[in-house]
Amino acid sequence: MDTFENQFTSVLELRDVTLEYPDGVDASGNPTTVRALDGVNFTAEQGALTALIGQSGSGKSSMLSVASALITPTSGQVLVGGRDITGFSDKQLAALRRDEIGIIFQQPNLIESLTAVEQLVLAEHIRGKRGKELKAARVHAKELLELVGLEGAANRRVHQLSGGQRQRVNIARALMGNPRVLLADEPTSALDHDRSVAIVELLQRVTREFNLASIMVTHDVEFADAADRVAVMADGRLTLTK
Ligand SMILES: Nc1ncnc2c1ncn2[C@@H]1O[C@H](COP(=O)(O)OP(=O)(O)OP(=O)(O)O)[C@@H](O)[C@H]1O
Repeated sequence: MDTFENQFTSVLELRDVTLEYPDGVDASGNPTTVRALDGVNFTAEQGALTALIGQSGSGKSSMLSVASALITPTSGQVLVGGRDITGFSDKQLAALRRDEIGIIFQQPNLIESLTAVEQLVLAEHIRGKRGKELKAARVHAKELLELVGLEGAANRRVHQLSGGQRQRVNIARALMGNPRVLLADEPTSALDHDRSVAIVELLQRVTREFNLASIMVTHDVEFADAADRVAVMADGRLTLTK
């Protein structure tokens, strides 16, 4: 059942968000900008996977960067759990990313020398866990690896894992901190069709199971169709089509 807070507060909301990047100077030497996001409004639903599609350069990665608190927008508001984070300090933003947002990049950025389970435990070590807490994290890491279909691969190092398995480790690692928001930037771009389908299905499943507000950037319309919602970005403007 929803908590009181969840009934009335959206987990992630973008309100009239505009983002401009510096883009050199004009003929008179005045600084110019490129507008990557132009009045974006979006509310992520808990337990729903939103596919974010759009042409190259339309603003998809920019939206994910703003949603993941990596970039502060030029104007507008970004609300996480009802709090406007645009005024947060760097320290508050780092804590927010650590505690509430799981991020999955295109290429699983795993550490070569560590086993699958160690990749997940390291994430908790970075969160400050030690001793008994870290032991508990190891147990939880194994459970998560099982959940993503890697029960037999917990002790394999990166070079012993396939591309699809690496992305599964990446997803399990993103879940380690019990995030409320899960953001994935083209998580299937390095995978063949069947493995991509399996990864999208997995994202869909963990989104429901952990009641996450998830956004997945994808180029592939087939994967977008499989998502609960579809948002289309064009020239920095966002439209919901499903
Ligand atoms: N760091 C930056 N500095 C200046 N301009 C940028 C920067 N990052 C992105 N842009 C510009 O902002 C616009 C949106 O880029 P963005 O990367 O968000 O698009 P995208 O939809 O994710 O593209 P792709 O599918 O190719 O990854 C583009 O015009 C791009 O050139």
